[in-house]
Amino acid sequence: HSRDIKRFWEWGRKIVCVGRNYIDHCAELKNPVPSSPLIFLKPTSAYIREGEPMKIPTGCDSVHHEVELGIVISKNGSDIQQSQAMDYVGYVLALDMTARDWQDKAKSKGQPWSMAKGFDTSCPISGIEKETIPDPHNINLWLNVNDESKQQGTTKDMIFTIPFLINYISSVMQLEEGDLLLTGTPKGVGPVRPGDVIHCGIDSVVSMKFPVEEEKESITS
Ligand SMILES: CC(=O)CC(=O)C(=O)O
Ligand SMILES: [Mg+2]
Repeated sequence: HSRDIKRFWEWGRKIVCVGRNYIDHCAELKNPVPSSPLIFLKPTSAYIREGEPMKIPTGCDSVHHEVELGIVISKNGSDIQQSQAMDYVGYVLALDMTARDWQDKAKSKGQPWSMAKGFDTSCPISGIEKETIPDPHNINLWLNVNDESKQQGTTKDMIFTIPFLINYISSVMQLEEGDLLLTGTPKGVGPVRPGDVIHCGIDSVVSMKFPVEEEKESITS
């Protein structure tokens, strides 16, 4: 087809997210370390690009930043073998913005995280040229809020590797060209407030900035 994969966020494909993929992040939120990947989805309406603000949804008291390496799936595949998995990847820097108070409430009731993870603007992204990441399991992720360092981590510390995740997920749901896979966040997550600026990046590869705003109530007549 003629669509440009570099504009994958416009395609309406799914966003598959991995939770609790770093031991230090499990520890900081007092979550158990998973024995198999924890998977959830975000809607594609969550995407924003640099130049747009990240908006705290009305009624949420605590939106947390989570910087993550994103994988753009470059071709369709089911039951993708680990040995073939790296043929299916491109890279993106991503934020898995999370309404933590909504998530905590959902967790306590055994309910899904869709609202906490899927609100509008909850998936800021920035593209990366594939060649700039020779080894995705050895990159440094960082995030500052208002120039104060909050997250520093290395993808060496992922519990489940990218080939493992692609094999695991594609054995249940087809991965399609243009899907985004978020690989989990290292420790240091925390709240952002209106007026803050989130600045995050991958050492020597890419960085991106997003201002934080309060969502304005929509006026309907
Ligand atoms: C506790 C979480 O929100 C899980 C998650 O998204 C992660 O990256 O870990
Ligand atoms: Mg996350």
